[in-house]
Amino acid sequence: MTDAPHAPKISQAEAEAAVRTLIQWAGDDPAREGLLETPARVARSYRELFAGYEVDPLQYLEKTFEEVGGYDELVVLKDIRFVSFCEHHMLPVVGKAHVAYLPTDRVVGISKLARVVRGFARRLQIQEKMTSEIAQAIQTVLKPQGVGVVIEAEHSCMTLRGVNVPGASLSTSCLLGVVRDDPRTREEFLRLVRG
Ligand SMILES: Nc1nc2c(ncn2[C@@H]2O[C@H](COP(=O)(O)OP(=O)(O)OP(=O)(O)O)[C@@H](O)[C@H]2O)c(=O)[nH]1
Ligand SMILES: [Zn+2]
Repeated sequence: MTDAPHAPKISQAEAEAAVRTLIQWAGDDPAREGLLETPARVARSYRELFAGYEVDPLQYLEKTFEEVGGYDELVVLKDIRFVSFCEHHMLPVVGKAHVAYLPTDRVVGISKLARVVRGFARRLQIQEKMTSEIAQAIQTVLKPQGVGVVIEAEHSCMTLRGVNVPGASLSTSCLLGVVRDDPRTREEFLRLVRG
């Protein structure tokens, strides 16, 4: 359901060799003491930072609670901090996601919304796609009346290098169902997100 690419298996040793090549290419000596363990560390840290390829974020949403006492207003989880990586430069994208949905007859544990964000973030991404993937995942599994996702993030590929504009932040949104179509719900969502 999520389109995590299934790359062929690469061994730890191959990943470390690639890092050694990059160190050498950058102009340093991978055999000097301070860099000896670096390839292994980089590989381990990439494993952690790209752990999103090992999960199907839709599965996080499968366990739901139906005793909601007739609750039929927006559920909004704000300020979900995440680190992702731009697929163009493999540089960090650091930001916050705000995720909301209007339940039909069941809700999901709120930590699962943050898990979904993390699952999609810890991959090579572009922000627009990640925004849409999070919204579609919630729509597909929970089938709520509507979904809203807003993401604000800094892309180090443009704040630390290239055009070099520190502090510039990209905002994206994906609104589905009544959050998009019903002016009152849409307004409520945007008001809650803007705090
Ligand atoms: N739309 C979008 N663009 C992104 C995202 N992350 C990075 N980019 C942009 O992707 C573009 C890649 O452009 P290229 O011209 O191929 O790369 P480049 O030569 O390194 O460009 P500069 O960054 O301008 O030096 C850049 O404009 C980045 O700012 C994202 O999440 N969404
Ligand atoms: Zn980039």
